[in-house]
Amino acid sequence: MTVDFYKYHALGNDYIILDPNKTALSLTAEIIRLLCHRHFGIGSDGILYGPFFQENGIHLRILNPDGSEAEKSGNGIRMFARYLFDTGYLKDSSFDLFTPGGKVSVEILDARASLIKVNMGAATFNSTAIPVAGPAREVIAEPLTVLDRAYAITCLSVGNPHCVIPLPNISRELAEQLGPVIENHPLFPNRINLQLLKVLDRSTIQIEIWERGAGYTLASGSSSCAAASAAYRLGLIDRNVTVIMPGGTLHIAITAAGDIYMTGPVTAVYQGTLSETLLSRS
Ligand SMILES: N[C@@H](CCC[C@H](N)C(=O)O)C(=O)O
Repeated sequence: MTVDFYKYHALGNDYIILDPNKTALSLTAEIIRLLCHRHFGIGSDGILYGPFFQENGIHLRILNPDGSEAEKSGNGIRMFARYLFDTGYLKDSSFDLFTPGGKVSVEILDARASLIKVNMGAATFNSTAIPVAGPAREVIAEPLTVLDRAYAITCLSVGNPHCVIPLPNISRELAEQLGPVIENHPLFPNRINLQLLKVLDRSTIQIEIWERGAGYTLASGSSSCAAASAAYRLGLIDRNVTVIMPGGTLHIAITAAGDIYMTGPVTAVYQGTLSETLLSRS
């Protein structure tokens, strides 16, 4: 069986795209882990599996490198839109896409589909929706002690779950220390993505990210939406913000109705064919 794949990145957050219309590969957790492995496989922060054509439109599945499935991925949605454009699936520059975390609206902003804007929907801080254990409440600046230090966490779902911690100083090292503990904390029954947030001014924030099921990443679209939404809810920023990440910047705009618009680049990296030997060994 020949398995062709595509590789894209968005600000250094890299994904493999596997198209079920072009390959019959069955994506077990073991195969997902192998393909995403940076030494034994192709290497990536996840797999975008689609398009699946259903009556209501185009559907996408998002798979984390540990074999788990995510409800949404902001960078993933932009990369997948670019793939649909590059491979001739798209007729229009605007379309809706369905993810397990909800419908998003995509707008391709340039002729080469290298800049893409997405309406990611609205954020909820409701603990039941995120989910966060304990009584139903909005999780805003709640105390949580991690590795003997007290933090104020704000949690929300933008389709997938996020925990945002505002701090005066952030670093990759701190994200890598806190990330695994918070991701797997009993407070979060579905685990959680973590953003360390530094507010630079009312229209600029900086984040370090630990992604659920993926670990430390250079950028994340849903994390940018979550960090901006949390910062806005905490009164720290205005509605339009530039999010600076180690891999580059995204623009996030939160409308009066609550919709979160994310605008940012996508880069095509390469196309390839998997070795049959690789697959027969897994
Ligand atoms: N990189 C993504 C987020 C991917 C999903 C995440 N790891 C999760 O499990 O929710 C993005 O750009 O949003």
